[in-house]
Amino acid sequence: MNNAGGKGCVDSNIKTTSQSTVRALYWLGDDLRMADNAIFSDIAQHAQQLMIVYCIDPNWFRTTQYQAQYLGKHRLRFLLESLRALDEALNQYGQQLHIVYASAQKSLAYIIQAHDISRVYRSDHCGADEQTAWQSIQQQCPDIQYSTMTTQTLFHSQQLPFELAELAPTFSQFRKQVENINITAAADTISWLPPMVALKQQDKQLQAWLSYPDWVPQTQMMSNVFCGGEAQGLLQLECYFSSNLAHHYKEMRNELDGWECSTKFSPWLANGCLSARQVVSALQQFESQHGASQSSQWILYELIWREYFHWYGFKFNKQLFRFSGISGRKPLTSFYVQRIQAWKTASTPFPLVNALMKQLNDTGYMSNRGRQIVASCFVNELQCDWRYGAAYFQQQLIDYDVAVNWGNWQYLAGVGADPRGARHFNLEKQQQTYDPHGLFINAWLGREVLQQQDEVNAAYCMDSVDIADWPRS
Ligand SMILES: Cc1cc2nc3c(=O)[nH]c(=O)nc-3n(C[C@H](O)[C@H](O)[C@H](O)COP(=O)(O)OP(=O)(O)OC[C@H]3O[C@@H](n4cnc5c(N)ncnc54)[C@H](O)[C@@H]3O)c2cc1C
Repeated sequence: MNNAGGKGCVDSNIKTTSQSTVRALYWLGDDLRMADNAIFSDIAQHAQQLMIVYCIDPNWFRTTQYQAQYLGKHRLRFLLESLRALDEALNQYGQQLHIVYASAQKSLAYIIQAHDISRVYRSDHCGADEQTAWQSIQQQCPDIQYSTMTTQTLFHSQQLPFELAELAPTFSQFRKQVENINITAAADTISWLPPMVALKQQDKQLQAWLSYPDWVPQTQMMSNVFCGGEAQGLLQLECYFSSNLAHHYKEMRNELDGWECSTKFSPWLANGCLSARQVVSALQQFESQHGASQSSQWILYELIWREYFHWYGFKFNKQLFRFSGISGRKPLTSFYVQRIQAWKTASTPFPLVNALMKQLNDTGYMSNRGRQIVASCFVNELQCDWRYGAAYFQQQLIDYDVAVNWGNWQYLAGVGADPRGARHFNLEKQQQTYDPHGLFINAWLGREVLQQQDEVNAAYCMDSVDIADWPRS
């Protein structure tokens, strides 16, 4: 059993073993870093041999029930870069990262048995599929030890002043409950790791799983300002806090574009290349040197939102994906295949939404304001089932985080942690406020679109784009 719901943070299901040598297997997930990683620290203390594995599952590239892939090409590129960087870092410890191209459920039990592994480590994960896979491996290999630890959240579960079942129904209540909890300082990188477990080189099945398969899409030719890996994440952390930007965060964070408008930590946080505690430690250091401001404190406020959604994911688990969310109220939306396709391919009647979706499709990133606008349009103007939008974000976003993504979508669709119900953003007002001169639309869609929109606006008014004329299929 995963310890997500319990109070302990380590060794949720350790069974006694007669073996004196701990031969550990670390199954990596959203924890692709060396520093501030409780699992590596525990391994350094308790294991004598170690195998480190990441599983890339063929199912991630198949179309899901929500008409999207689990992992699109931008996410894959960032992930592969992060894995490569971690492997290079591990080489300095005489270790190696083995990428297994098979589902964890299918491959890990076999690997564990073939290599006589006595303890398996895994970071706590609030995702339902991840928890199912973890339980399945324990059922397949019941006689070894299992350790789960917290690597993603700011707080350990035992620091929370309530049982998980009592998690506050709104963010504001949660924030008040946790605002005085001391955030543990980020830990340094460990100085030693045990030697590698020797791979069964002759094992044909294992060799097949370790060979790069043809079903993984190519990402070599793709470039992006976001480059995966721990060193790149730490560089962004250092660059951001060596500037004065934190003192302007609050007034700039709603901009639609611009590297400096927000921290851009999310892809590294989501993949675990950076920990939330490392961000808070860097923020505290910045404030000790340059003073705290409402703006710098707002960064912490947003990280508490992230924290809330993570515990929300642990608590609600499968309900994250339910049409009626956690509220139990079914929204008045449906599955309109052509509207969903238009939204995904940036060809709705709304230029601002199209520009934002083009940005997402081209880069795998979109600002928070942008995400709110396109999600609101999806649910309100296009009247589509929010889960199809969330699943498309899941495919596209390089910072995809199961709890934060599905939690935010629920919030906007009015079925989540918001007593006020669905959020409807007035698209015309949003455009006037955040893109008054059409620079964002122009940058992503080109000048003609703006001219066409001017003509449409002159003839009617923007509100007259009538979605009722759209196909109901
Ligand atoms: C519909 C929707 C889906 C989203 N999906 C994701 C997702 O899959 N992964 C993800 O990391 N963020 C998601 N967000 C939240 C937010 O948009 C991104 O975290 C943010 O835009 C990332 O850019 P940044 O790092 O520059 O953020 P900053 O504004 O600099 O914020 C700092 C950090 O705070 C956290 N944060 C900021 N906004 C939120 C928020 N609304 N909810 C929770 N945490 C937040 C992030 O970890 C972020 O890196 C989503 C928001 C919406 C509205």
